[in-house]
Amino acid sequence: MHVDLKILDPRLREQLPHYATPGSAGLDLRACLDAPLVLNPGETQLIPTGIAIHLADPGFAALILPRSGLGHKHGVVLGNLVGLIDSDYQGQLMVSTWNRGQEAFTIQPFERIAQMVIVPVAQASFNVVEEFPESDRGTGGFGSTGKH
Ligand SMILES: O=c1ccn([C@H]2C[C@H](O)[C@@H](COP(=O)(O)OP(=O)(O)OP(=O)(O)O)O2)c(=O)[nH]1
Ligand SMILES: [Mg+2]
Repeated sequence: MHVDLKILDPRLREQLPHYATPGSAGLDLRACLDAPLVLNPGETQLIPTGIAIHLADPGFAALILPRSGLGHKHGVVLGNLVGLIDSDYQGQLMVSTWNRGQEAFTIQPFERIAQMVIVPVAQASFNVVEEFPESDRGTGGFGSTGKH
């Protein structure tokens, strides 16, 4: 699919999001910073990416997810756990970075801090009913199928 993208900071021009391999699902997003930013343990900072996208089609959304290496090795994940980008959002993509680790982490300018996945979305219209047709699961949840 084609998505309109605005470069809000010219320094991003050479480093636009791209799929690193033919099979990649995620596009890495970079920290559009003027100087290194120290993220202390427990701290959350909203970091601009220097770009905006307009998906335009309500049948799609973008998810911002942590990068596995940063999250697992350094405890740098997202303050909102997952970022949801609406198809009609036209503002700068922002990444809430949260250092849930025990050590300070320095984010370098233009470092790849998160990844974005574009996903199909269904918008529901709700049909209010008194009863649902019976299903195998019924109302069982939260471990109702057992542990193993
Ligand atoms: O990690 C994120 C999450 C959201 N957004 C932008 C795109 C999204 O479309 C908009 C609103 O996000 P959301 O609906 O999750 O936040 P909200 O707190 O409900 O704000 P709003 O009242 O603007 O919907 O903020 C980002 O740039 N980064
Ligand atoms: Mg909202």
